[in-house]
Amino acid sequence: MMIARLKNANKIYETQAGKFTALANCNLELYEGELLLIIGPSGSGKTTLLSLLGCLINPTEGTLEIDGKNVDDLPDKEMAKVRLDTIGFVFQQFNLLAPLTAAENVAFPLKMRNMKTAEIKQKTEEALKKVNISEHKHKLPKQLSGGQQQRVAIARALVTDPKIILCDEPTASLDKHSLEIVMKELKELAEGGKAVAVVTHDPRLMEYADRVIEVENGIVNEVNKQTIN
Ligand SMILES: Nc1ncnc2c1ncn2[C@@H]1O[C@H](COP(=O)(O)OP(=O)(O)OP(=O)(O)O)[C@@H](O)[C@H]1O
Repeated sequence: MMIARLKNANKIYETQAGKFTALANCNLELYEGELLLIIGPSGSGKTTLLSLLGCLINPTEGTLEIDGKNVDDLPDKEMAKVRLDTIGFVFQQFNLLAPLTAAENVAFPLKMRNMKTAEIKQKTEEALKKVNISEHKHKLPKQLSGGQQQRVAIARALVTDPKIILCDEPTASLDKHSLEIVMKELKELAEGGKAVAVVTHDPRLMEYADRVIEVENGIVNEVNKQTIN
């Protein structure tokens, strides 16, 4: 099922040098059950595209639909609610809170929602288990490898059961072995019904993708995977 759609979307940044079109006339659909890879050179507009899909910024023109609803014209507060309810984020640098254990990091988004302690515990355990990191749950981030930290970050992104998981260079800080584990986890989440979108420079991620799009100078094009592999 389609979960997000950008229609004729432009993103224009106002800079001191004038207007800059970071994304031009973008049409993109994101579906549940797929892992979408977003590739393209540095500065081409990939993060801008991910930020639009993540309801972090609004398109300057055009529309953004999330889960069947137009969200581009919502007030900030309501946009934030859509983001909290629908979207999980995973970043290159993991962004775990250093003084908290793995389990406490994963529980954090649920605590922010004032969920009951027993429910928090149960959902946290489930999320840790899903990415096979339960045995490390009492460790602090600095006691974990990069790959393990990224799996904790994925558990934190999925503990609220979002329909969309957006990842910005999730494997950039990882060695080959951890990259494979993290991409397998993300692929499994997609197979389980999540819509997973991953921005990357790394051609090794291509094999995990159901669909690949390329952003170049703010223009989005679908890529035929066969011609690249
Ligand atoms: N807030 C902003 N204000 C002005 N210009 C911006 C802003 N954010 C991004 N840009 C510009 O928009 C273009 C696209 O940026 P974006 O971060 O989307 O690219 P990217 O493909 O993710 O790059 P990278 O791979 O290097 O992270 C760049 O030229 C960037 O300088």
